[in-house]
Amino acid sequence: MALDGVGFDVPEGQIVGIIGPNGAGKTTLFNCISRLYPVHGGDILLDGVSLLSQPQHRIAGLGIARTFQNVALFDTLSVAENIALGAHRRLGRGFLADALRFPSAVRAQRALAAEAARWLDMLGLENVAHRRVSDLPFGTRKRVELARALACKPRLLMLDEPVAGLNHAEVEELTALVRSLKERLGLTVLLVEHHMHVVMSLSDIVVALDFGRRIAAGTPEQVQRDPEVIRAYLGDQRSGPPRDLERKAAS
Ligand SMILES: Nc1ncnc2c1ncn2[C@@H]1O[C@H](COP(=O)(O)OP(=O)(O)OP(=O)(O)O)[C@@H](O)[C@H]1O
Repeated sequence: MALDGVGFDVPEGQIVGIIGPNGAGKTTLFNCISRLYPVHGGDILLDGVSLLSQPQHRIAGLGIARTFQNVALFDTLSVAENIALGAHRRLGRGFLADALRFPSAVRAQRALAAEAARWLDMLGLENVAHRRVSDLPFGTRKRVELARALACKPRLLMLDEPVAGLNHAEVEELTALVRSLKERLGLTVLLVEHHMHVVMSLSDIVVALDFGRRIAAGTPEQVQRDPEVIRAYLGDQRSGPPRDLERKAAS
């Protein structure tokens, strides 16, 4: 069983960080919320509405946007086009209206371009707006993916290892960006991240998983001190304990 009775709330306007050693079930949890994996029991509610009662293709329409660990963009499209696609769900018109260039479709196109420009500016991507995504370095593509998710104006933003594969300076930059976006936009975020400093500094609440079970939940300070959490990381020979936790265990 990949997830066994895992329960927690994500309060509006807060960041909830999910931690756990390799194989704990973090990605499975994301895939269940996105409805990529079937769920065999329990429920997942967004403002009291069961996501499990919705078809998979309606999940984005309900206001859930996500980024992926390895970045999932349309590589042959430009940065601006990728971001506009994120806003299309909210502002786009039907295929026929677009194809026949109805006035409503022309207005929608302008609104999409304006929306893309807004996110390009907010994420510092103006200089690469017209570059093909495949030509850009990994760190920039991560920011494009974040911009596309934000352009959906999500009620819940799910970030899957947003700093994985980034260098030290890029990690600092993206962490500061997520913090400032949360403050400016009042984002509600579910964050999976192995980088302990990033999770602990960004999250209002941290939930720790191990072998598919929730072993702790609370403020970052509470979870870092939790003996079960320290044990789970020290017992994990694959990823090794995060340095913060290792120090605490040693003392
Ligand atoms: N498609 C699958 N089929 C069978 N088992 C799977 C599948 N996906 C994940 N698992 C198993 O489910 C468990 C949870 O895996 P998951 O990838 O969710 O962990 P994780 O916490 O995200 O790990 P990591 O930090 O390494 O990404 C693991 O035992 C994994 O081997």
